[in-house]
Amino acid sequence: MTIHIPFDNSYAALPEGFYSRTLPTPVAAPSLIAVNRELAAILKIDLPKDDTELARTFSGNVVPEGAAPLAQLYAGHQFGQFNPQLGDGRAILLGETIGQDGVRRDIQLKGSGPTPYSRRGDGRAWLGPVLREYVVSEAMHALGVPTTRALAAVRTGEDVIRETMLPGAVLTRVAASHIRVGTFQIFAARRDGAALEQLYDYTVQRHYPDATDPGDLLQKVIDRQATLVAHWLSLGFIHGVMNTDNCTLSGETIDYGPCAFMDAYDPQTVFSSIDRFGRYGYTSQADMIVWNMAQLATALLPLMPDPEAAVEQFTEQVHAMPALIQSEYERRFAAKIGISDPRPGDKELVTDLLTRMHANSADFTNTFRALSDGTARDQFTDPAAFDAWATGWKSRLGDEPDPQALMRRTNPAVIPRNHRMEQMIAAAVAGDDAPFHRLNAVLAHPFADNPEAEDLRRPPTPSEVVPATFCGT
Ligand SMILES: Nc1ncnc2c1ncn2[C@@H]1O[C@H](COP(=O)(O)OP(=O)(O)OP(=O)(O)O)[C@@H](O)[C@H]1O
Repeated sequence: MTIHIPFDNSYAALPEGFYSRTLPTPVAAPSLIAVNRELAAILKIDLPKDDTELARTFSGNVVPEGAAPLAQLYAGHQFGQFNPQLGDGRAILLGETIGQDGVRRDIQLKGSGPTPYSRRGDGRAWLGPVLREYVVSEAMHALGVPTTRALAAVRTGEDVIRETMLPGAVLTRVAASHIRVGTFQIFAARRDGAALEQLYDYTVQRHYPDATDPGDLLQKVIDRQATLVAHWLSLGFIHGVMNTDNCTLSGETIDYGPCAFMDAYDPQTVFSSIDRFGRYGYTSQADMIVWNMAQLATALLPLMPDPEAAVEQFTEQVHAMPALIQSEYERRFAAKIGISDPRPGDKELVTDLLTRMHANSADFTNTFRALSDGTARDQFTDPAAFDAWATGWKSRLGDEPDPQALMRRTNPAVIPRNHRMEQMIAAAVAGDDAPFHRLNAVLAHPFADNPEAEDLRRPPTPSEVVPATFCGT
């Protein structure tokens, strides 16, 4: 019995120039690690109980009826360098479904074998990044951040060669779409106006049906990306590889390769081992998303009736983005300290707290969470530094209706801490998936007090600190 997925494919109806039809390459011995039944229900997929069947489908060994497997074409700026052709080198879009909520979503296998865009890669993924993406993308969803999601993870029963031999795995990723800034860039770079027009029409229809013209589409994407990055900042999230091929038109977070949440607050934090110049560090993310939107603007320009004249308008739109991010950042951080309706002076209150947190190596997540239970001073090496700040803060909160409730739904108790992710991956490589399942279960309720998960709230001890996150694809 094969799994029935109610496909309703639209990308495959675009001309072949947008993708290559490619089948997944079967693997030796697929075994199921996890399947996300809640998400499957949203997608209207009726999952069998049988793990063997699930593993066969979500490894790519069996292609479900109605799928139209393809690898998507795109380009992208990687660390500032334009690569004129990338494309899914190890991912295959099976197709789309229209979910219970009426939303169209992609179902994609990642690590399912080579495609025409694999270049020198093997088309595969190893277990570590698959589990990392599964846990962090689902945690982000539970935190309320727009993101791609994880439907399944499967061991392939084959090793992949990285620096050493590592167990292979396939992730089934679900996304509002996989249209990236780089998808527009490839056709703009090729001066293929017809393809650009088709992609524009497709994107508008799929994501922004009320967009009136390319400038309006640009603005809508800018708005979503500004909100998204401010949301990341408010959670101490560092994406780590904000290349234009990892920047979606839908406004969802995509690609959890070298991402991490920071522990002690330090605005200069950079995690990714491949980010040697700190291009995508915590604070730089606000600049980098503007840079990415400038690349989108450039790619959309040829669609304007008078591109020369549109340069000025698009430039203004991009230049206005930092203020959008800033105001969203201020709103989110005000909420983190219990302020629902920010007014002049609140910004300085937040900055003052952050400065003191930095000086005291206070844990980002735990300090904000502790504001609502009265223990925040314990997070500071010099608790008097907190007390000095708290006097002004408490008097400001006098005007707020219910600051405790606001803080408790804004400041998570638990996040996927990097050292826990590394421990979880090491356990899974050794054959123990219990830490993976436990992280998923706890992170599904990040704003709840969960006495049984206290250990997952603790920052790393010095020996547990993970200084760099290896992309280690
Ligand atoms: N093992 C591999 N084999 C073939 N291509 C690869 C491999 N690893 C990465 N690539 C390709 O290199 C490019 C950049 O990789 P990156 O790590 O940003 O993407 P990814 O994690 O594979 O995919 P996505 O951006 O869809 O999450 C992508 O085009 C990707 O398909």
